Amino acid sequence: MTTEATARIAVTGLAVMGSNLARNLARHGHRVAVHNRSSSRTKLLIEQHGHEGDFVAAETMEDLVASLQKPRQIIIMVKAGGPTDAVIDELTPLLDEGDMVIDGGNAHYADTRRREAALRDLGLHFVGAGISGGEEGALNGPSIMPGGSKESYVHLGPVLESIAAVVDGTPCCVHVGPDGAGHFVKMVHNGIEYADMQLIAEAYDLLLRAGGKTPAEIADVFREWNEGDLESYLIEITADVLSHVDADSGKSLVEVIADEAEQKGTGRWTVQEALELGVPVTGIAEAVFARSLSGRVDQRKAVRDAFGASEVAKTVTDGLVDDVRQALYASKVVAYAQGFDQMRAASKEYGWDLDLGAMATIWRGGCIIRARFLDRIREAYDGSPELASLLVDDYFREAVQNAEAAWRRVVVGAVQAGVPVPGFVSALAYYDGLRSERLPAALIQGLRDFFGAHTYRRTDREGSFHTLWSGDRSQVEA
Ligand SMILES: NC(=O)C1=CN([C@@H]2O[C@H](COP(=O)(O)OP(=O)(O)OC[C@H]3O[C@@H](n4cnc5c(N)ncnc54)[C@H](OP(=O)(O)O)[C@@H]3O)[C@@H](O)[C@H]2O)C=CC1
Ligand SMILES: O=C(CO)[C@H](O)[C@H](O)COP(=O)(O)O
Repeated sequence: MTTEATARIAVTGLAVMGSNLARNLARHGHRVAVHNRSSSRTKLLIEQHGHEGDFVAAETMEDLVASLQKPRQIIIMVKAGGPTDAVIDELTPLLDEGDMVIDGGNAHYADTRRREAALRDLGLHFVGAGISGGEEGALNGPSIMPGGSKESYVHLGPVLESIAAVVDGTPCCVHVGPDGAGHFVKMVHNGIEYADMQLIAEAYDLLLRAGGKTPAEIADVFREWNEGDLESYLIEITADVLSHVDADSGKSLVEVIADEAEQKGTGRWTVQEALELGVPVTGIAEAVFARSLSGRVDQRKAVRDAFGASEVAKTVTDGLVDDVRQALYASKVVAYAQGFDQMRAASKEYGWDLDLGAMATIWRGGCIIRARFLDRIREAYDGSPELASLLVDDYFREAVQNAEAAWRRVVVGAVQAGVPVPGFVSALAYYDGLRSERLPAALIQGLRDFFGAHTYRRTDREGSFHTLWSGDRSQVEA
């Protein structure tokens, strides 16, 4: 069978993300070729949604490639890791110089750098594109974070921008930077997503256990918060989840969901990479560890049995709800500040020249962390691309200063009441750490010098020094 090369773009991997992305492309007038390892998914897509646009169904990878106009553009939407390599290996021998392979999965950016280099050697473009928004976003407009060469974006940009979410007339898609930059930015997006959800969960827990409110009442609180500075997709869906009643038990669904948070890995990657870069992303780290702690069911039971379950003292005050709102906002600013710091550090390390204002711009719509205050973050970085920290931008400095007293009350109250709030506590400690005139790191340096002659620097003169701790304790220049 001869296949006509008429399709504009292809998608291989037609589970929830791939099939919805293909439908989005077709709905925007692109002739889209579709393929899946097991052809049942391809058939199902055409049966159920073939009428939505111009699809070309391909049974084999050879048919898929043959159906495409040149230079070919093929989006891979399969499980990250080995499956992506398997698809690339099957695909590349069929391609010609200048063709573009786009990986839209949640790949590790180091894998993307490796794949980009390998395909570049073959004369092909490899574009690691972070795509956020879940299945709904993939269908109706995701946030898209494509990396790879500038040249590939000339071809791909128009089609990707046509299917991305749009905020104030601007598509939530921009060329992020070379090789793995797109997947790195998507990884940090997910890290911030972890921190944001952890903070929301802590706010809920405080209002539930210390505030004595029901999930339905807390849903109303979140609905109200969504009218103000906290307005965001995650706050909006928190209200939806908290107000949902389980049909079987008649209870709030959140009361019958097992309290063990799972994770696929992007939050953990964010923390691992932050450790390599030396960037303190404490909020994201606490969020990852809080999920790990929740999953240690046997250990939780053993400690509960040994000590008795923690008895939470009710600390209902008139001001609790508003204090928690302010603590949530300030902690959230810290989480974003840390994520943006990490992107800046990676940009320097890998020479990506990331435009942080543009990253905030494309996260304003389509993605899971879309939020009103991303507009403020965009303004902050557009105005001062070299901002030392989001915290020092005028708007955020004032917001955090205004929230500080409430933030401290919430942390103190939670600690006294026995409600674990690692996200709130670590955000406040980060803020206090950055603001301290002197940190006890000086003592750490002294100890390192004592046991290992690791040397220290002084505040009053240049150079490195060592104290002869086991001798006469005089100081020598190192
Ligand atoms: N789900 C979400 O909300 C989001 C997902 N992502 C990312 O998008 C990608 C797709 O996600 P999702 O749609 O959830 O699908 P899954 O991650 O569940 O992957 C299923 C798809 O991968 C294919 N696949 C698995 N192994 C292989 C292989 N060895 N060779 C070829 N194809 C293979 C499957 O084909 P088959 O049908 O033949 O088994 C199927 O099409 C993932 O990388 C995910 O991390 C990104 C953002 C959000
Ligand atoms: O990429 C996403 C959204 O942007 C996914 O929803 C994310 O992978 C979910 O991660 P986890 O399962 O680890 O909570």
